[in-house]
Order: sequence, then C-alpha cells, then structure tokens
Amino acid sequence: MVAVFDEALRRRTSTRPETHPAPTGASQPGVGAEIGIHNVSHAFDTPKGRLPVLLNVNLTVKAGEFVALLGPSGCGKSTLLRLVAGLEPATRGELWQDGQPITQPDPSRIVVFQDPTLFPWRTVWDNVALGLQTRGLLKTAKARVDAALERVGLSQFAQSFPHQLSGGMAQRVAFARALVNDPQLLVLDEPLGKLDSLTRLAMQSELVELWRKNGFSALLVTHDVEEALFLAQRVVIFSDRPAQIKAEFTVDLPYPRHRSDPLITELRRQALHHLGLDASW
Ligand SMILES: Nc1ncnc2c1ncn2[C@@H]1O[C@H](COP(=O)(O)OP(=O)(O)OP(=O)(O)O)[C@@H](O)[C@H]1O
Repeated sequence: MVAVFDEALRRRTSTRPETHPAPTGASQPGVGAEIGIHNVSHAFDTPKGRLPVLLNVNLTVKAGEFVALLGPSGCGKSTLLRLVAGLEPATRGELWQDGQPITQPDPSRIVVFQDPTLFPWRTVWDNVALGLQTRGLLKTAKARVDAALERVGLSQFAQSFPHQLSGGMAQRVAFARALVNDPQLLVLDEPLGKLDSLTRLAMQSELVELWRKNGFSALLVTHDVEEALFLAQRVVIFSDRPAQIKAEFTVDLPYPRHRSDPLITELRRQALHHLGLDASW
C-alpha cells in the first residue's frame, strides 16, 4: 500500500524543470497570461547596506495556471510579486508576460492585497468602477461593474458602503475590482490573510471558482500550506532570504478538491518539511 501510494505520489509530484517553455506570443484578453521569471535577483539599499532578497529565481507560470508560493516570513515572496506586477524593476534578470518584458504596471496584471483598501466614502459599485474610470472606460463601465459584482455574489450590495460589509464581503469587492479589468494574471498577496478561519475556508472555494470560470493565471503568496495545496496546481517553496526556490510540487488533483485527500495530507507533510517544520500532527 505504501509503495503504491509512493509511486502515485512520485507521478503526481515533480522536481523543478531545468528549462522553461518559450514565450507563446502576444497577450489576449480573457486568456491567462504566461509569466516568465528568468534568473531574477533583487536587493534593496538600506541604511545598514545592501539587502539581497531574491537570488536567481527561475519560474514559469503557464497560461491559466494557478501557482502558490510558500516560504519563511520575510524571505522575499511579496517582493517577487511586486516585480511580476511591474511595480518595480528587478536588480538582475528578466520578467516576461507572453513574450513581452514586464517593465511597468499593466491592467492585465492586477494585484489583490491582504487589505481590500476600499474607499469608505464610495459605494461598492463605485469602488469597483474606479479602475475603469481612471482608464477612461466609463462607456462600458455599467455592464462590466454589474457583471463583476454578480461574479462575486454582491449584486445586492452594489449601493452599500464599505462599513456596511463583513470582512469577507469587503474582500469579495476587492476581487470584483480586479475582475472588472478582465485580468490575465491575478497577483494575490495573502488576499485571505485577514479573514476569520471559517470565512477564509469559504473564500478559498470562491477563489477557486472565480479562477476556473474566468481563465486568468494566478500567482498566490500565502503562509497557509493547506490553502496553497487546496487552491494551486503547483506549489513553489522558497528558502530563507535571499529567497531561492527550494522545492516545487505539482498538486495533481481535480477541482473541487477535498481537504482530506491523502495526496494533500502527504504534500502538506513534505511542504512543512521543506519549511523546516517537521510536524507529526
Ligand atoms: N522597499 C524596501 N526597502 C528595503 N527593504 C525592503 C523593502 N521591501 C521589503 N524589504 C525587505 O525585504 C525582505 C523581504 O520582504 P518581503 O515583504 O518580500 O518578504 P515576504 O516573504 O513577503 O514576507 P512575509 O511573508 O512576512 O510577508 C524583508 O526583509 C523586508 O524587510
């Protein structure tokens, strides 16, 4: 039994590929972006000197793929997300989206943070519409905002204000604000990190459904190993700072997933081991 399980596990997990697929061409709306991270290193200048944060990171997110990043606190995960989002340039190496270099923020790549950061004086509808307004897309705004709110189940709260929402609802507004742009990549920086545990479980399922229905690629940073294994097709584990990729697992399970699946249990054990937490619980 153990041997059979190990063999199944061996087939379902993979070691890191040495090479990365060639970029496939121009981005298309509604289709997940392919992201290439090639030999990326990054360092910050601090009052105490140079702080190396990322070291020779190589990673490809395939079009439409859901990839989760795990690693010790402060190792450099959010920094990598900022580089992918185009919020700052890498010290060394290259980042690509569908064959084009990532040099600046772009509405095809939307970041969702832990804090929904809604404007309290604007209604839910107006918060979601904000990005379209700033991009001069008001003509199509009504249909797009209505559709985005429907996708996250908040149509009835369009005229509510942020203080009238629960934490989970506010984060759904943040997802709607992202979806209204028809993103090709969602960059997710602990988006469920501030929610209570029950809401978090429900929102994990909702996030999977949004991803499956909308076709975007997703790059998620989380501290929650179960969340990574429940959501992602691939889980990448980083070392302590400067972050290097230590291990990578393919989570070859169909959706919707069962949290008690033996593969999830086994991959959790392996992930915790790589994170230096050899837990027996
Ligand atoms: N703009 C900056 N200037 C200087 N140092 C920075 C800057 N941004 C981040 N750092 C430092 O870089 C390191 C990595 O930070 P980062 O936020 O990427 O880590 P992380 O893995 O996302 O952490 P956590 O899991 O705790 O959120 C930290 O030591 C942080 O203090």
